[in-house]
Amino acid sequence: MATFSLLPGSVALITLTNPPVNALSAAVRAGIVQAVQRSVEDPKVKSVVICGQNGRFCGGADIREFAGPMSGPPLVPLIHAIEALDKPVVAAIEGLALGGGLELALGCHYRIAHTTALLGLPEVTLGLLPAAGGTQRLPRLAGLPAALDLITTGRHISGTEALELGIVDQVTDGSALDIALEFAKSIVGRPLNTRRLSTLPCRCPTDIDNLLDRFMVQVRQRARGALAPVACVGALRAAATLPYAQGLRKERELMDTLFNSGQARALQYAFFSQRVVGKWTLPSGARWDNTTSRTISTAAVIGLGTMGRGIAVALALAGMSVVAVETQEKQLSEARQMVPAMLQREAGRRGLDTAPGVISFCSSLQDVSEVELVIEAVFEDMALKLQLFRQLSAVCKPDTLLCSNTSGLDIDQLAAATQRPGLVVGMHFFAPAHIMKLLEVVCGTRSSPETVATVMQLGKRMGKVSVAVGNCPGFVGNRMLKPYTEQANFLLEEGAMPEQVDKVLEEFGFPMGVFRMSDLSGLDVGWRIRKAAGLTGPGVEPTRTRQGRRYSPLPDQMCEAGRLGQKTGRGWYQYDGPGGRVARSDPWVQTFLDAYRARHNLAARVIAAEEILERCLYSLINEGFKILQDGMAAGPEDIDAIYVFGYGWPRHRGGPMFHAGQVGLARVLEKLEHYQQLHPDVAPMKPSMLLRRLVAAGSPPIQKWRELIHRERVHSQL
Ligand SMILES: CCCCCCC/C=C/C(=O)SCCNC(=O)CCNC(=O)[C@H](O)C(C)(C)COP(=O)(O)OP(=O)(O)OC[C@H]1O[C@@H](n2cnc3c(N)ncnc32)[C@H](O)[C@@H]1OP(=O)(O)O
Repeated sequence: MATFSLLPGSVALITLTNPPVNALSAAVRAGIVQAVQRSVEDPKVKSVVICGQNGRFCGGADIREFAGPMSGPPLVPLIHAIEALDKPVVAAIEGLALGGGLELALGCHYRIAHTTALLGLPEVTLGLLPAAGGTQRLPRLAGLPAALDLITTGRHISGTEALELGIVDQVTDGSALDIALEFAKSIVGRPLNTRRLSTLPCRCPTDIDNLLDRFMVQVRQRARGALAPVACVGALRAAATLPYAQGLRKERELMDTLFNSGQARALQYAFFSQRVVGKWTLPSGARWDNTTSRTISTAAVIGLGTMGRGIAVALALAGMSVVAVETQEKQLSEARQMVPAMLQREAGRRGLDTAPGVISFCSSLQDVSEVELVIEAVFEDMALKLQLFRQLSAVCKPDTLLCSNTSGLDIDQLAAATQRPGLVVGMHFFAPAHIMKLLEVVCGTRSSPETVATVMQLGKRMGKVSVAVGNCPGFVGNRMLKPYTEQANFLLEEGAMPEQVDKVLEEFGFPMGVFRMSDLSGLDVGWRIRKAAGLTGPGVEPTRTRQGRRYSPLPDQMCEAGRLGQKTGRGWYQYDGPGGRVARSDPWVQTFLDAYRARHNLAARVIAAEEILERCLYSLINEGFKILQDGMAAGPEDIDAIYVFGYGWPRHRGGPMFHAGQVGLARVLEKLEHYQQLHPDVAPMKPSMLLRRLVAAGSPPIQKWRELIHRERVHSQL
C-alpha cells in the first residue's frame, strides 16, 4: 500500500506502507501509481515528498514476488512517471533505500537522507541487476566508476557516503522527512530539467573502454562463475556508450536472462535461508519465539591460539568485556602483542574509531570466576577439554554458560564433566573467527533452551550467521566434509592429481579446491583426529581397509614425510618456503603417487571432470541427507547456510542441498547408486533413506522437505 495526504504548504506526502521494510509489492506499486496520479491531477499539490512508514524508506522490490508470475503495475514506467512530473518530487530517505527503493529515489528530482540511512543496489547479491533504470541513472548521477563499484558489489553505503558520491543532495542527523517537507515547499516553481537523471549524459572518464575492460577482468575473477556481476558491467557499458532509451533496453535484456537463471533462484533462496536459520527450533519443541535469552556483557576465552584470539576480538567487537586467558607464557605474551592490533584493525575495517568492548589478558583460570559466559578454545584434545570443563564448573558462578569451540568433539561428554550440563553448548567458530560469518551452535542433549537462545543471540550480536545443530561427530559442516575429502583421496589413488581435482572444484565455484584447502589448514589437523580415532598410528596395519571400510592412507603418509602443507612449505603442492602462499605443482607428489599405486597394484586411469565433481559433491550431499534424517539439522536451509558461510560453497549455487534439488534428486540418487556399485566398500556412497523417500515422493521443492521429514519422522519411517 501507499498512502496520499495533502499537507499544509501544498505538499503531497506519499508514504510507502508495507512493513517491515516497505518492499515494493504489487499493492505498494499500485498505491504509488494512484498517489502520483492524484498529485498530477490535484491543482492544490505544488510539490511531492515520498517517504516510507516507520522510518524505513524502502527495501526494494518484494523478493518473494520473484518466485511467481509478476503482476501489478511495473516499476520502470512508474519511476518514469515520477521523473516526468512537472511538480518537484523529493525522496525522504530514512532507514534504508535499497534496490528498487533507491531506484525509486533516483527517479525523484531531489534526495534527502539521514546520515545513517543505508543506501545501495544489492540486486547483484540476488543474482539480478538494478533493472528499474538503476544501471542507467546511477552512473549519470554519481559517475561511472562509483556506479561500477556499487552495482557490481551491491555494497550498502551510509547517507554520509551517498552525499560524498553525489547520490543524495543533503543529509541530516535529524528527521529527513521534516527537512524534505520544508525543502519541497521551498523549491516550487524551480526548473526541473537538470534534475531528470535519464535526460543527462553519463558521467564518464575519457578512457571508458579501458576502465570497463579492467573492471570486467576484476569482476570475472571475483565472481567465480556468478553471472550477475558480469551482466552488471554489461549494463553499465550500455549506460556509458548508448543513449538512455537504448541503455534501458539493454538493462532489461540482461535482466531477463538473469531473472530466469538458476543462479538468481539460488541466490534468492540463500537470502531467505539466512533468515530461516535465525528462526531455530529444537527437537524438544523449544523455538526462537518461545524461549527467552539472556543478554551477555562479560565473557572469557580460554586458550589464545589462532582461534581463541579471533574469538576474543569478535566478542570485543560485539561490545563485550572479555577476559582472555592463556596459561603458556610465550603464547600469552604473543597474544598481548597481536590481539589489540587485530581488534583495532577490524574495528577500522568496520568504520569504527575504537572497538566497543575491551579485552584484558591473564594467565589464571581464577580470573574468569565472575564472567557470564566462557568459550573454551584450547587444543582439540578431549582429555584436556574434560579437565578444563571440570575446573570451570568449580571456578565459575553457578549460572555461567560454558561453551566449547570444539570442531567436532562430543558436547554431551563435556557437559557431563560439569555440575551444570544445561548450561553447556558448543560454539564452533571458523577461522579467522573475527571475520568468518558462520557459527555452528551445537546443542547437546542436555543444553537448555535458554542456553541455546542466549548463544544464538550472542552470535547475532557478533554479526554471525548462527546455525543451531545437533551433537554428532563433526557436527554438520565437518561431518559432511569427511566423505568429500575421502573421495578426493580415493580419486588420487585411482589416477587423478591434486591439481586436477582442485581445478574441477574451483571451476564449480569453490575459492579453493580440497587439496589447496588442506595445505592451507595443515594436513596434521586431520592426521591428529585420525590417530585419535585409531585409524592410523603405530600398530595400525598399513592396509587400504580400516575399521571395515575403504581407507586411503595417502594423507597420513604425506604427514609422515613431513609434508604438512603451507606451514612446512610442502604439502600437496610446493611453496616458496614455510608459510608460502603460492601453490605450485610438485613433481615429488607425482612420484609419490606413482610409487603408492605401484605398491598397492592400482592401475592409474584417466578420470573425467564429471566423475570428480559428482563423487566429491554427491558424497557430501548424501551425508547432508543423512544429517537431516538424523535430525542433526532442522532443515536443508541450515545445511546450506553452513556451507555458504563457512565452507566456501559458491553462494550462486545456493548450498549443497539446494544444488541437489537443482540437479534433480532422482539424478543424484541414480549417480550415488552407480558409484556405490563401482565402490561397494565406500559407505558414504550408500544413498540415504531420506533421499530415497524424497524421490519416491516425487522430488518436492526444497521448501517442502521439512514438512516431509517431520511427517516421516512422526510415522517412524526415517
Ligand atoms: C524485469 C523486472 C523488472 C523489475 C525490476 C526490479 C528491480 C529491483 C530489484 C530489487 O529491488 S531486488 C531487492 C533489493 N533489496 C534487497 O536486496 C534488500 C534485501 N533485504 C535486506 O538486505 C535486509 O532485509 C534489510 C532491508 C537490510 C533489513 O535487514 P533487517 O536485519 O532489519 O531485517 P531482515 O531480518 O533482513 O528482514 C526482515 C523481514 O523482511 C523481509 N525482507 C527484507 N527485504 C525484503 C524484500 N526486499 N522483499 C521481501 N522481503 C524482504 C525478510 O525476509 C524478513 O522477513 P521474515 O524473515 O521476518 O519473514
